[in-house]
Amino acid sequence: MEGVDHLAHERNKSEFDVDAMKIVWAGSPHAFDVSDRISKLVASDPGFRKDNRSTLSRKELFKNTLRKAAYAWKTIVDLRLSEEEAAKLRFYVDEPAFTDLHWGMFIPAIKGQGTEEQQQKWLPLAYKMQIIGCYAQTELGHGSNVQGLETTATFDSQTDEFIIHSPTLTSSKWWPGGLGKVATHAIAYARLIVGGREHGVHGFIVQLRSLEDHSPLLGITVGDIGMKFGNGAYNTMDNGVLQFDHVLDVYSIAFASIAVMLWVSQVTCEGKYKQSDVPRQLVYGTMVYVRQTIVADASCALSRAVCIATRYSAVRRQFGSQNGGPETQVIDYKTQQSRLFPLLASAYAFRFIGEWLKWLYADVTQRLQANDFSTLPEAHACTAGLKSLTTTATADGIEECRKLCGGHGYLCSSGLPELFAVYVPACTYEGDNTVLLLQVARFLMKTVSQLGSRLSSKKPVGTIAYMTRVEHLMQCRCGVQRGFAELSADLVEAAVAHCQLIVVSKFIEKLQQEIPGKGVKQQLEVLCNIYALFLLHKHQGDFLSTGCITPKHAALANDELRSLYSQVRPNAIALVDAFNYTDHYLGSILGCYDGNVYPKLYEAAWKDPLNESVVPDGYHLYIRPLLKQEIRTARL
Ligand SMILES: CCCCCCCC/C=C\CCCCCCCCC/C=C/C(=O)SCCNC(=O)CCNC(=O)[C@H](O)C(C)(C)COP(=O)(O)OP(=O)(O)OC[C@H]1O[C@@H](n2cnc3c(N)ncnc32)[C@H](O)[C@@H]1OP(=O)(O)O
Ligand SMILES: Cc1cc2nc3c(=O)[nH]c(=O)nc-3n(C[C@H](O)[C@H](O)[C@H](O)COP(=O)(O)OP(=O)(O)OC[C@H]3O[C@@H](n4cnc5c(N)ncnc54)[C@H](O)[C@@H]3O)c2cc1C
Repeated sequence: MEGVDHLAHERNKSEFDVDAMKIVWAGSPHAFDVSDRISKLVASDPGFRKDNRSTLSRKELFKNTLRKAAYAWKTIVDLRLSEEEAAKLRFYVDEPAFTDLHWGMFIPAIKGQGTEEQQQKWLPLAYKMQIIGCYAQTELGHGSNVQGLETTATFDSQTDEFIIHSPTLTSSKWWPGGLGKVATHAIAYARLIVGGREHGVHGFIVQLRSLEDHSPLLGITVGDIGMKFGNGAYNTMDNGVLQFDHVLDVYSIAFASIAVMLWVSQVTCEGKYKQSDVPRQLVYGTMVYVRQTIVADASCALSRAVCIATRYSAVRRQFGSQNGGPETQVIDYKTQQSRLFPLLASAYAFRFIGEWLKWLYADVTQRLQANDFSTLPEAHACTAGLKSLTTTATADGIEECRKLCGGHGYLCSSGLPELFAVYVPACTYEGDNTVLLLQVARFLMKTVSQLGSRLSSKKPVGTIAYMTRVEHLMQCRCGVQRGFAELSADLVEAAVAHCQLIVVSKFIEKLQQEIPGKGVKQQLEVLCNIYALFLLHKHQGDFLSTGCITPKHAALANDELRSLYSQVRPNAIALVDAFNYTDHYLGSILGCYDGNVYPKLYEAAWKDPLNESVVPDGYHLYIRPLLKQEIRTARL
């Protein structure tokens, strides 16, 4: 029945202060207030409706996304929302769109790598959305290998122009979000050529379309790359293809010394290339920034799937009826708990590692401004490795949550297929996850000698087991006289182990902080232990081979996991309520707050366009002739 909370009995079991946990999850009382207010604003505005997406054609879907993005911007301007509130609005609008790349990459790239002059020229236009930008780095032939990019930017000091050109088919820019149909400007990455000499890949601000009629400028061929995985999903985004045919980078004429993005290098009007003495990898700075935001996004996506699967697992009953009594809630099966609760623990673990990574990124950015590059290698390894670890675990976790919901998890109305289809490219964009782990492996190879010293420090026992595992995995590999390439598959495993160590140790550190609220810290301790022991169980071969745990320890860890699952069980619904997601944002009948699933599923079915007529289109053309065919064939 509507208005009845079918999960009230579950909520009454909670052993901790859910409102206090909501603050912990949000990060602060202020963050909770912004998040709560904006999520309810979006949920209550019909202009942000999203339950009809799966019935729209690609063109209708895209036009609807443009409408929503424009409506969101109008909402932001009319309500004078702050940048924080605007970002929250984009998050709760929950639809990949060109604004993600404009605000999430184009602007950060100018802020992070542009000169003062470039920032003064471009940021005011971008903040007012008087230009719309994209991040055009990947090409048809190269994505992972940035140094393999083929687009050229040739400086002609005679005419004080940069000429941007796509010399080959494979140099076509390919994938940039927002490029296909919307962006008026791009930060295009090209090989800088000055005086016949090449100076590697740099970013250029290039106008693509007229600000008058949106037509592509002379020498620009641009379009969408076509349908992507899933039906609705990421097809709301115009990932594009772009070719330059000797395009004059008109801004170079007036700003020759600043058309090249980056304060790390300059081309003077006299055509002199000036490389300052900073690491060339700063050209990758935007990718590092986005990778750390992707880790926070992982906790959001995983928590959303876990919220759906947990609530539905409490609603769903199957088998176990005694004397005509109610059947067993599937959340009470140990197999369901052993699949679901590690994902619940991971969602919280990724939330806290995302908080730490945001701090690390801010710290390295501050140091860079003082020309202190000492922590850049660690920041690169951490952002790359944690982006890889959390997105792989989240993509796998969303699929597991779909399976935890049985057949109904496969319905679009569960919200899980769309969530999976939108989320999985995170394992590829901003760096293929394996390629990024290889970067971590390279970092570990260089620092393996320091790993041992970390063991001697006063660390919690759990952390020492994880540290010993990394050291052991590295020494097993590094001790063997074979090249990095030959050992790369093994080194990637060590890289994963290193990243898991970071997540576990930062979760433990989080628990050493003051955490207000009745029972809140105790719940987080249970989740931290689940996360650490689940991984220890999953990788027990590694831990046993280090000798720092015995088979008896491994068995005890497994027993402890079962006990921890029993401790989580009465609190499971409250722990997902703490995410504070509206039904609108969840977009899931299975995950609806009141647990009134069956009537909603039944009602939703009849809204499908296929049910607009009792007899389907095509019956008379195809089915009736089939049914009425000659008797002789019916005997076959
Ligand atoms: C409506 C209104 C709304 C308003 C509000 C809206 C708010 C929205 C806000 C936020 C939303 C955010 C949304 C974001 C959405 C994102 C969607 C996805 C978009 C996707 C974009 C992309 O995919 S962009 C392209 C990404 N591409 C890659 O990641 C390529 C991966 N490859 C590389 O990074 C490099 O090629 C690689 C590192 C693999 C190799 O580089 P190379 O130069 O060859 O270097 P190498 O020889 O390996 O190493 C040399 C040396 O350099 C070190 N190093 C390498 N990289 C870095 C680095 N990044 N930083 C520091 N150091 C680096 C490396 O370790 C080596 O060191 P040494 O060993 O020599 O010491
Ligand atoms: C939805 C989506 C949005 C995107 N948005 C943007 C955008 O806005 N802007 C932009 O510039 N780009 C964007 N991209 C492109 C994205 O950044 C690249 O696809 C990504 O960096 C992976 O590069 P690739 O496609 O070349 O993969 P490849 O490197 O070709 O990967 C193919 C396989 O090769 C393996 N491999 C590659 N190199 C090595 C190696 N050295 N050792 C071992 N294995 C290796 C990989 O692990 C993978 O298994 C987007 C991509 C997607 C899917």
